Amino acid sequence: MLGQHGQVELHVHLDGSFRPETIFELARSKNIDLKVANVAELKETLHIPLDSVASLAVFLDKFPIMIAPIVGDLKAIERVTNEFCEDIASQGIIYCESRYSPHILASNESNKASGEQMTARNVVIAISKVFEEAERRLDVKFRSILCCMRHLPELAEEVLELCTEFRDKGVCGIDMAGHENMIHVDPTPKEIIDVFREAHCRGINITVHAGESGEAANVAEAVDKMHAVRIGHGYHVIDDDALYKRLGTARVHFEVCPCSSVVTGSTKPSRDDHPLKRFIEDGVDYSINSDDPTITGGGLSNDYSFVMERLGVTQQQIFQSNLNATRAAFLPAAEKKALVSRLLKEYTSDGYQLDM
Ligand SMILES: O=c1[nH]cnc2c1ncn2[C@@H]1O[C@H](CO)[C@@H](O)[C@H]1O
Repeated sequence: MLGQHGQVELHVHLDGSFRPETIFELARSKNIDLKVANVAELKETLHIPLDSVASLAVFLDKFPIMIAPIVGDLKAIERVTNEFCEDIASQGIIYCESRYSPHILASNESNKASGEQMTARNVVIAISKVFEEAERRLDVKFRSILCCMRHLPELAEEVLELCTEFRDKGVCGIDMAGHENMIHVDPTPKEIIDVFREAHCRGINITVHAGESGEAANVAEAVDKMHAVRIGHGYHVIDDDALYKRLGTARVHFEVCPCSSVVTGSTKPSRDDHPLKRFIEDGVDYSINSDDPTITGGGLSNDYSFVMERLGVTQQQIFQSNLNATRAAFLPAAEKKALVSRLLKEYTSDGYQLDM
């Protein structure tokens, strides 16, 4: 039923979506030792099942394995981006904002040794081109959000410049990702706060990872100091009643990633007070997203099944989350309106009453 209707994905990391088969094949061709004998073992290494809750640190430790055969190799980056587009289209997603750190995908020690030119800018150009072609071929709108990494403040300014240069060429916003509770980057480095202030002045769309494994105060910082209009995860906002009420009223949008929220140990799997349930009940603006499908073991449909089966979320609420996502999309008003109309038409033809 859900698969027959258009869906929207606002929070999915490109480098958390690579196919294990491709990671394995590329690693083998480059003699990179991933310490696994076959694809099945690699999948097992990367996947964190819902019933074996880990932590954000364990979750983030999967990334060096996933990106090892890809970084610094434009052809590999183009290939995994193409495959990503196909996987998104095959799920019935009609609009997708994918995020990545151009610096992380560009950096490669062996690359430096060979003297080959590989820059964050080249990564953005390559990925934007694949997205543009895929948009025509697959009839799915793709946009990029460029991530600053919380532990790499020295790179934030260049991320801002890339967001500015490519704002009408496929890049729709800026984000800060990474671990929230690292002693040496707590609180958020001043350089990054300054970059987000400047991004706001330049009219760049802002989302920030906050309140995932970290506290409600991080969500307040993201909104009040970094001008975020959307929050990646944000679960711990519910620990501060006054803040929760204020951000609910201000229509800050929470990009909830249900399966990821559990496997990172940020929320409990089957409680009635899962933040998503609270957001729905309290009329807070939310969407449902997949975050890192290679680790959680599936895309959006996986998250939809999880919230319906384990949290009691209804199909109507899932449709509502897609409408909310479209309204919160980092798109010009006219493009947004067209997407909203398309989804509304599809959903209401089945008799669903949705809030606008
Ligand atoms: O759930 C998450 N919380 C915080 N950071 C994340 C999460 N998933 C991925 N990344 C980080 O974002 C980078 C750019 O895509 C990834 O390389 C990973 O380090």
